[in-house]
Amino acid sequence: MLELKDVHVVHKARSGGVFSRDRVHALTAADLVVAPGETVGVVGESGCGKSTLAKVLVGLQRPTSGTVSFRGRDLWTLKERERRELIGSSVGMIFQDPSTALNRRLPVRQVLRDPLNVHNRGTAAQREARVRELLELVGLPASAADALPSQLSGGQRQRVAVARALALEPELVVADEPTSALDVSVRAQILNLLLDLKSRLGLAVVFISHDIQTVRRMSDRVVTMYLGRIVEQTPAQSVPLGARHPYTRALFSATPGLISPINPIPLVGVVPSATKPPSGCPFRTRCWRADDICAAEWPLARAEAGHLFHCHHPVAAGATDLELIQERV
Ligand SMILES: Nc1ncnc2c1ncn2[C@@H]1O[C@H](COP(=O)(O)OP(=O)(O)OP(=O)(O)O)[C@@H](O)[C@H]1O
Repeated sequence: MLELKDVHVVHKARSGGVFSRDRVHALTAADLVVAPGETVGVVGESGCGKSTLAKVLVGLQRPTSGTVSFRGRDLWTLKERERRELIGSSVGMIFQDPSTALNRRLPVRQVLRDPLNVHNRGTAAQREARVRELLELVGLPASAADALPSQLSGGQRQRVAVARALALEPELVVADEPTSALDVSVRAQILNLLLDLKSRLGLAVVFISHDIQTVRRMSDRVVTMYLGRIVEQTPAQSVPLGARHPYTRALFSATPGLISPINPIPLVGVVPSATKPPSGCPFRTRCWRADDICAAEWPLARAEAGHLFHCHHPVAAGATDLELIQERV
């Protein structure tokens, strides 16, 4: 349904508000397929390129190179009107913070009507009916249509944002950290709402989060990113011990409660700058298994169906954290 092929996003670097000659490699050689009805979780440390990937998926960021296809149509070769129509009818986006994502001065009715107006869907009466339907879908009373976003709670605002993302009946919803700006008490409600909508509407979802436990619970497949690259795609049922890329294992081992409570796999050094990523494998400067070949190549390997990883020296499936820690000694 949605496919990225060898997508790169390179920005001009800025320092103190001034552009420099450096280039930031925000996304490098990204290949990703999202099938109808599938939930793909995306994890990785801050700055690894998760939001850039999200923006590419919803057509908000034009790749520097590579292709983004919806239902076999290459998005960035289309005329602007066709591209907007294809994106509008295919994909909805839920942002991290509903307080900033929703226009505070517009009542909820207008927020939800907006995409219908822009894409010229239905008559005025049909649009009003769709607003009522959307509010019901996300568990809000019909009276919420008259409220301003500022009069709603954080959880209610995020429900409005979910409703807006669904207004044009997309097949795919991209949710970028949809609960991280919310009180802990309402996070579970929004996650359950997304799960419920996914099964009721048959939606595909790309779910981006720092919270690996939640990603595992929500997803069919977990995509791990490091320094602008997708380093592994692991079936959710194989998380954590089935992951094969050393970085994925280190990331999972640092997640409280995911693996038995022993020390996480220690990593030396820091993430290199996105303006000067290493050659070959991006993780090689910190990887205890890396050798010379990792500086030259970044091979793709496949394990079982749907499990892909880029590594010359993958860890054995099922290796325990203790075994991996002992390898380092
Ligand atoms: N418009 C831009 N101009 C320059 N650099 C950018 C721009 N957008 C993103 N970057 C850089 O690209 C890299 C990836 O950023 P991105 O926001 O995608 O990461 P992220 O994983 O979503 O981070 P976080 O979890 O903190 O939101 C970072 O080094 C970031 O500083």
